[in-house]
Amino acid sequence: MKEKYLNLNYNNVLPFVELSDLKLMQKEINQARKTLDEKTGLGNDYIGWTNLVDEISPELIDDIQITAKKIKKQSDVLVVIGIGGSYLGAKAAIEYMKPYFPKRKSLEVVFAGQNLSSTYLSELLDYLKKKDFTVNVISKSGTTTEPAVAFRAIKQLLEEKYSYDEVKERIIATTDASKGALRTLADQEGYKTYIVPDDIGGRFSVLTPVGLLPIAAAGIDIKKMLRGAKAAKRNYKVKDIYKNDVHMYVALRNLLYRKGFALELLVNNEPKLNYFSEWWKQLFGESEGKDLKGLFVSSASFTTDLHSLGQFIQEGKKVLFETMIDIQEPEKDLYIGHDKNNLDQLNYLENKSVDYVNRQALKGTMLAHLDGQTPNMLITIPKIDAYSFGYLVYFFELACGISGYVLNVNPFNQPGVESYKKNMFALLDKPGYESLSKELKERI
Ligand SMILES: O=P(O)(O)OC[C@H]1O[C@H](O)[C@H](O)[C@@H](O)[C@@H]1O
Repeated sequence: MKEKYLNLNYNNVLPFVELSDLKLMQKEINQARKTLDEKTGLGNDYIGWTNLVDEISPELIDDIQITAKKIKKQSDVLVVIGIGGSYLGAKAAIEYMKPYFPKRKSLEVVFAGQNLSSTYLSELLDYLKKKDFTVNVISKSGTTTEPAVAFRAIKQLLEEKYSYDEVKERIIATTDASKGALRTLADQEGYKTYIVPDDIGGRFSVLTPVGLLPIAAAGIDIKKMLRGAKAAKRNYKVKDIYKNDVHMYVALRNLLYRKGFALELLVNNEPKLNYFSEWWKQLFGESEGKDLKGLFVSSASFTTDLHSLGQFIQEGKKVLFETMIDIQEPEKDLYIGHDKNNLDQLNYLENKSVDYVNRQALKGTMLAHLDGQTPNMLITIPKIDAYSFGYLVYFFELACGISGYVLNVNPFNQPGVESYKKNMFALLDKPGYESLSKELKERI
């Protein structure tokens, strides 16, 4: 049999679930998968991501690569403005693939509009003053406050630094085909634009121009990334949970949830995956956390967090399970040397590689957590590259769509996000919010 590209090991979950439960779960998965494939479920007008990898046009990819080249030619820095799904995918991919300590010859990609920190924005503006930069402003709705505030400030800086015509060459907008303030502005000013497809929600949009342009500009092979996603799409068609790791993952996380493990921790032992975890948190958090249901999703990076959260995972309240991602082959490795005095008592590690130590730490941790009654499963992928990123993205997107239907929620909306926005607008005296503004101000 052909070796699997991604492997899911769930031995450390089996003591917590019954085989009969898994059998029943198979039926639910079949139903949920059918609902997703046939586009008959809640939110079915947001399922464009399932076919995107087969449908994306070569012309669009070429166009993105040409724009990426142009950005690199004209700038030292690309400022990517966006929040949530218009931020996390690109950030995750770039952190996943860029060196920890990059040699600063290549284009630097920085982010803005992903928070409302006045200090962050001020320091960024200061930094950009001395740089040649291009801006990719990304907002599907075109109306989100955080990126709009950042864009206004950064656009002003562009206008101070460059001529009218040059400013136009330095702004690229990624937004809806026809709606929203950003679309109006882009059309009026004549910016280059990319479209966020109507049927793809923000958190499922990393493989659209939302993610592809910044990722390509960072020097990452987007074609390879799409090939990875395409392979995942191909590999997870069968229904049988024992032959389909996406289905088994969905089955296990839902069974654990029903048994009271209400929190899923995505764990890595390679910090390059930290922002992948942030992307994953939005994916599952916004998709499942509604109607008073859903796993709370969080993340950890080992061994770092074994020295902080590790105590809770081992001996704290039994509310969580772990989904760990392990990379078989590190990008780089090194051997521990000999010290003739051995005062640090590390000579027993002589000639062992640091990655070997990391791997033994993970294996030991999994068993310790199992003994501490914390279920854990392990996803293994061969290595860090554009292909595995695309593969993981599709793996989890598919899992998320199916899992949302198993949970019986609409996995493709996020109505709860509006509540904070309404209150913020009211407190900021946005026209139209007068009565809520009065009410809230009395409560504060
Ligand atoms: O791309 P935008 O329309 O600006 O949206 C950015 C983000 O903000 C919203 O409030 C949603 O909760 C997210 O799902 C979305 O990804």
